[in-house]
Amino acid sequence: MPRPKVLYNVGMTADGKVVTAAGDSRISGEEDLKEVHRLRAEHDAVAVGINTVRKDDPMLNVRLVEGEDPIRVVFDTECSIPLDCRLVRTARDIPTVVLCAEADPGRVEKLEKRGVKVEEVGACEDGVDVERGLELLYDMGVRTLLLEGGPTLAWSFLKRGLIDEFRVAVAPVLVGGSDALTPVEGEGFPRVDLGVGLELKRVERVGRDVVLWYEVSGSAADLASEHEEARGRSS
Ligand SMILES: NC(=O)c1ccc[n+]([C@@H]2O[C@H](COP(=O)([O-])OP(=O)(O)OC[C@H]3O[C@@H](n4cnc5c(N)ncnc54)[C@H](O)[C@@H]3O)[C@@H](O)[C@H]2O)c1
Ligand SMILES: Nc1nc(=O)c(N)c(NC[C@H](O)[C@H](O)[C@H](O)COP(=O)(O)O)[nH]1
Repeated sequence: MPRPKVLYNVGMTADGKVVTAAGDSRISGEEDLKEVHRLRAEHDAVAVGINTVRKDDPMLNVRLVEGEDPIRVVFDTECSIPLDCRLVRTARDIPTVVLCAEADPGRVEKLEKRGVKVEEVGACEDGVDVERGLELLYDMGVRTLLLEGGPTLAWSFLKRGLIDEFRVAVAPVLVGGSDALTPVEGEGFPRVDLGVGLELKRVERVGRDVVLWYEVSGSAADLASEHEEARGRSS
């Protein structure tokens, strides 16, 4: 089934964290944030997991550069997105889609009254069925998706071979913290040779940050089935 092309983009400290243990995620410098807004404008949709909505209350719009807002998508297993978050409060002006595994009809009504489109796509072991969710976005006309995290949702995409490109802005700061999250969390692959291989496409200095732009090497679908086979062989 066709799905949108997915770019996973994050801001990371030089010691590999995307948020401090205390919850501060203001990592990218000003110039990189502008680039992130440019990327948003170039993509049909931008997606985050529900924890990112709860922690950051993001807008996910284009405001630091000229350009059109993408459709905003939230992966929200139980359709628990707060009614007073900024995404819901601005859903009448910027298309906003909540993908959930199942939803209480009363909750759906409350969200839809506020302009949010709620789609029940079913569940997978991690939450919302990501493959079905991506197919549905494709059917809605979304051909390119900017995945902005967080790292739990990113693992769900990565292990299924659903990330095509990875862009990381490395900020010149060390924060430590054994509980501070890294770009991809979840269970992780057991061996390095089972990890998703990347090919470095570009390195650029963006303001004070260094941006690394990778392509997933080989087709993501082939990689996913290779991983499945290898995991089967190793267990
Ligand atoms: N520095 C950065 O670039 C950056 C980017 C994004 C988020 N963050 C930070 O990351 C933190 C949030 O990340 P997180 O990993 O806790 O949460 P997340 O945003 O990845 O959301 C995870 C939640 O989404 C829901 N979900 C629905 N379907 C899912 C699926 N198929 N797979 C996985 N989860 C699914 C589940 O309830 C799950 O707990 C925040 O502190 C935020 O500030 C940093
Ligand atoms: N590239 C990047 N660098 C960062 O330093 C950072 N914190 C994020 N985080 C992505 C996540 O989706 C955030 O919630 C939004 O960056 C907030 O988005 P808004 O400014 O409200 O539009 N992304």
